[in-house]
Amino acid sequence: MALAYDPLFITSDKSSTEISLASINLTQDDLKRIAAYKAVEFVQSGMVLGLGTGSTAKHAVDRIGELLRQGKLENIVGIPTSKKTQEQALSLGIPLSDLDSHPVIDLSIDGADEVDPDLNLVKGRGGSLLREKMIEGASKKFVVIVDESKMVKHIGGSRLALPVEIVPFCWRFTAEKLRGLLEGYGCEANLRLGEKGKPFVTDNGNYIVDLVNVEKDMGDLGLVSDAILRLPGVVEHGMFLDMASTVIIAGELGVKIKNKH
Ligand SMILES: O=C[C@H](O)[C@H](O)[C@H](O)COP(=O)(O)O
Repeated sequence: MALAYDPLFITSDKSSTEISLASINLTQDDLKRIAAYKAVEFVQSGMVLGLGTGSTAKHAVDRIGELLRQGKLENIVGIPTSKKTQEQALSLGIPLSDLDSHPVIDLSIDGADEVDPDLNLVKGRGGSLLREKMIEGASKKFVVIVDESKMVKHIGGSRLALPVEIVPFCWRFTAEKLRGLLEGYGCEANLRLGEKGKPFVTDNGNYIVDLVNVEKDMGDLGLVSDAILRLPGVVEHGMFLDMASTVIIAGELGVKIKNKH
């Protein structure tokens, strides 16, 4: 769908931008596209790019493909964070590589499920958290793109569904350990299901346990992160602490760009 509003007209590079969009009828997908197009303004020819996964990141990958096709970008190398993004990028003719060949990435662009005021994130509702964390953790700059519905006071608050990637071996054992670890927060640990009620399987052949119904904020997120990662059977979790350089937030009333202090 063509936008009545062209996101490329948002050109401010200040830390906070207020542009009134109130008179324009925007869908949530329009907002995701606006944030994504703004992020792609950071992309320069010759860069190694981390390509995110999800409905918001998809717009950024599309835009990069479009700029390459138009000859406005050259010599880009993309490092996809999932098989799905890999397929999308290949279909757009974006040259691809991996972390083995490119251990340092210039810029990654990706969506998020929750963003707190300190730019800590929850990611992984699409199941791609492990590759995302590896690739975005290897990036000099990590730009997060969200619509305003993703902004929360505390990640791990009452809206939490924190995904944790675990090995399939004795997954009930690991899920129960996770539930026990966060019991004080009223936490349930639910195996994520995919098609036909079978366990959802990640690109890495693992399962996902969603930690849900946490009733209050989890306090020191670093401590919670360490405790989860110490459990045998856990591969990675979806808290991305202190990783984002910039968050671009598209909302009904405008676009805000928040930079890490
Ligand atoms: O595993 C999925 C990723 O972490 C996504 O970036 C995240 O879930 C946000 O996805 P969306 O842009 O579709 O809301």
